[in-house]
Amino acid sequence: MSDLLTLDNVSKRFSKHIDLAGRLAQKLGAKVSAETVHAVDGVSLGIAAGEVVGLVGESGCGKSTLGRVAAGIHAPSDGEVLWKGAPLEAEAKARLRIQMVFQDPMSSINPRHRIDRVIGEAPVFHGQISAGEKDAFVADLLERVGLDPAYRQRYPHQFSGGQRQRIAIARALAVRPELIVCDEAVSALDVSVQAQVLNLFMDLREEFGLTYLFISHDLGVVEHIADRVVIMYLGRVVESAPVADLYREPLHPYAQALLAEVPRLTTGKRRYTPVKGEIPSPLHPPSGCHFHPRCPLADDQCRAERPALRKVAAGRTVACHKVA
Ligand SMILES: Nc1ncnc2c1ncn2[C@@H]1O[C@H](COP(=O)(O)OP(=O)(O)OP(=O)(O)O)[C@@H](O)[C@H]1O
Repeated sequence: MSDLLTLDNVSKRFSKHIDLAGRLAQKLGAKVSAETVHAVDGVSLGIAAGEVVGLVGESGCGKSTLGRVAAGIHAPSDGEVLWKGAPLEAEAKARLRIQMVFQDPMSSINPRHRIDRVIGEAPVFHGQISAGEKDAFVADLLERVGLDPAYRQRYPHQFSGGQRQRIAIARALAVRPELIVCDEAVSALDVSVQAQVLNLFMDLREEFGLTYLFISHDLGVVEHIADRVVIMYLGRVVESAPVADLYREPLHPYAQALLAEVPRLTTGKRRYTPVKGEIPSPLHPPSGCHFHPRCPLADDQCRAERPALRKVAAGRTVACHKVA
């Protein structure tokens, strides 16, 4: 199966501007330089057409940044993003084929626009439908995401959180995407609403032949929706595996720790137990394997050498010196 989207050795760095204390120190003669945040560090990842890839890891590990690079919102600092084998940045049309759905729909929906404009504006702008077709088009999309088409003259604040997320999904669908990057798309919703929206994502996958990159800190949610799970730690992929294999037998020590206590969607338990110890700063990532300061198996090799992401079984890759 050839990839719809390929990330080839992609890195994304941000320069952290010198803060007030730093500027003061500079004035007093100290040497202070702008620091670099290594948000994504050499990630290679292919997403096949029709696949649902779950991207998980603790807060700050670079999931959102990777999602934005995949969607063409951030240009990578290094490496390449390919859409059907061609560079994404050169393909304006391809960028429309990748849409994002965020955690908080209100941050991406203009609160002063009625729903028919929120959903119908982009496809008219891009010439995908005529202005005359807009009304019927929006009504149809609202129905497909489980909302009453009669609501299309309402404003975003007149809807519940779950309904607003359905509106955000309809807006993403309006420009006929092939890949949707969902960034914590159900994290802010109550558990019962979360299950409904997850089911909607799965129904739409069938109906529109969609592919998803599904970013979540919640392994319970990912287990429910993904075919394959990619685990990130401090900007790097540490393990990638089919969902059933990973949950049955995680191989990377970080994956094992993360999965030790997974909150299950069905229990309604929202607690998430992070791995012991702090995630180190992406300003000063540890040498060798980024996980070594928290890893029970770490030795000198782990402190010195970055482990390559290796194939260990069909569909399974792990970046760990200790995994045979
Ligand atoms: N625009 C930016 N400018 C500077 N630093 C950034 C920017 N965006 C992200 N970062 C930094 O990059 C690192 C990775 O952030 P990112 O949001 O991708 O992680 P995440 O895993 O999605 O975490 P969360 O779930 O908390 O959003 C963090 O240290 C973050 O502070």
